[in-house]
Formats: sequence, C-alpha cells, structure tokens
Amino acid sequence: MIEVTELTKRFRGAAAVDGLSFTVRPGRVTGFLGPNGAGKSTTLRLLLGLNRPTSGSATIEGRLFAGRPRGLRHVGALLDAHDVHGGRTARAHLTALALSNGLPRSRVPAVLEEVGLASAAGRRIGGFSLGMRQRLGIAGALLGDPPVLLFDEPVNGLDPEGVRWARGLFGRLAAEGRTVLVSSHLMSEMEHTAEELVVIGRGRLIAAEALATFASRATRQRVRVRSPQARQLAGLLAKEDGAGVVPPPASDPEAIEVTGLPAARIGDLAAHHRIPVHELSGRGSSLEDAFMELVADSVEYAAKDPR
Ligand SMILES: Nc1ncnc2c1ncn2[C@@H]1O[C@H](COP(=O)(O)OP(=O)(O)OP(=O)(O)O)[C@@H](O)[C@H]1O
Repeated sequence: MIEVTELTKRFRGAAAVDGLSFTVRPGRVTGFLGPNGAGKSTTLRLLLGLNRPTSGSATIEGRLFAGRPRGLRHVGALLDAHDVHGGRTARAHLTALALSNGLPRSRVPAVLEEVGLASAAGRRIGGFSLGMRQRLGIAGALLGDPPVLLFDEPVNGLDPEGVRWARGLFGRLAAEGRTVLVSSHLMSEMEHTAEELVVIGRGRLIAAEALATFASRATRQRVRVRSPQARQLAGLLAKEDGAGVVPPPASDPEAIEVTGLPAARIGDLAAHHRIPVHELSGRGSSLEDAFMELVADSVEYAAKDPR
C-alpha cells in the first residue's frame, strides 16, 4: 500500500506537488494521471526518497522508503528508461543491480525472459530502441519480485504489441496482490489498463476513484436526432424529466442534440406524436474528452485558440 499525505515539494519556491493526499491499494492497477508538468514524476521520486518533501509524507507499506537496504525486494520502479549505462549489456546491467541488492543472479535470465529481451541479453544497451529500454527498465523493476511497483510512463515508445504486453503484465502483477501504480498523461493509455485512478493537476489532487465511477460520472450519452419537424420534437423532448435539448441550429434546421434521455424514449415519443424521425444515433463522449475537461484548468502549456 502507498500512502501520500499532505505532500508538498517546492523547487525554488514553486510548488511541483502541493498538499497532495491519496492512497494506492494492492490488487488493482492504479493509473496516475495528469497533464505534462502536473507533478507525477516528482511524486514518484518523493515516494522513492530520491527527493525530500518540503512537507508532508509519502510512505510505502507504512514506511519511508529512503535508505532501505535491498530496496528492490520492497519496491520496483521504472522512472526513466534512459537512466542506464549505454556501454553495458542488458545482462551486465541487471546483474549489477541484482548483486547490489543481494538478489541471486538467477533472477536476471528470469526477468529478461519475462520482458521479452532474452535474445538481446548480450547486446549493449546503447543500441537499444526506446521500447527495448522500457522493457529493460521493467525488467529491473521486477528483479526483486517486490510487492510494490511504480512505473513512470512505461508504455512510452512501445509498439502496439508492446503496449498490449505491458497492460497484460501490469494486470497480472496486480492480480498477484501487488500494489501497481502506473503514470501517464493520456487517459486512452489508462482506460484499458487501470481499475483505479488518481488524477492530479498543478501538483494537486483532482480525482481519486475507480475508473468505472469516473466513467459513469464524467461521460454523458448524447443522442443525435434528425426530423423534418425538429422544432416541434425539440419542444416535446424539452418537457421530459432530466432532458437537455439543443434545438436545431439555423445551419441545420432538422438536427437536434439530446442528453439525459435514451434513444428508445425519444423514438417512442416521436412515434406517439406521429413525428417522422430520419436519424436517431447515440454517441458517448470519450473518457479522454472527460479527462481533458477535468484537467483543462491545470494544463500548463495548452495551445491557445486562434483569435
Ligand atoms: N529538479 C527540479 N527542479 C526544478 N523544478 C522541477 C524539478 N523537477 C520538477 N520540476 C518542476 O515541477 C513540475 C512538475 O514536474 P513533474 O516532472 O513532476 O511533472 P509530470 O507530471 O511528471 O510531467 P510530465 O508528464 O511532463 O513528465 C514542473 O513544473 C517541473 O518543471
């Protein structure tokens, strides 16, 4: 279990993490989401004791992680896939990590196999693609068979097959009862990976809930209706409980957009009043749209609308 409590980190006065509190439980993959610069990497570094908090605390299994001997047995982390010695082979890199953490050498071929790098074990890391480096970073995180795993943007650079593999791996690690926290700035990466979400923006907590709860709260079903009697139908629909109706615009006098009513109810009402309907189509707003809406105020470098 990971517990972050009133965590704040300032760099030269500017808060990268600002009074952040959340809990990550074992057994489910938790997505750690936020736009660029939201403070995800800083939070992970604070959890690992690589930075000291200005105030508040970040604990893993109830303890501060910093200074734990044989750390890889407790927590596995992939922070930056480039943070490796390019002149070493994958095998030498992992062997050095294993030995410095008191782990048996036999873990090295096991994790190389697990991440699909067995055939590249003897190659120098300097020649690895970003995707291969990510796999190597994941191998390093798995080396100590730890109960807690932290991955910072792990699918960056992986091809579609690699992304699918990584999703399967994270799910399996969580199903084994581990605590798995995976950061990303894209909801589309998380919606097939995570069951729980922690969303931050400008260092502050925006949401912490199950992905399913977020999805049902944040995505609204809209129904598009076309009818030669659109104005009349819009008037009828607007009287329905909970309905939101956008009447036909001048540019398209037959089109109505409805929220809060299922397509079947709209069709039944139109039939009852003998109003012909030429189109009735439901469309959900995507989770990515909902996420963008949620973090809109905390996006640091958003492109401005042209004026
Ligand atoms: N060592 C540092 N010194 C000064 N400022 C820093 C340092 N590390 C991070 N920051 C600042 O803290 C803020 C949060 O950065 P952080 O890398 O944690 O965000 P992030 O959510 O991981 O973003 P990204 O998705 O772009 O990696 C940014 O404004 C960043 O410039």
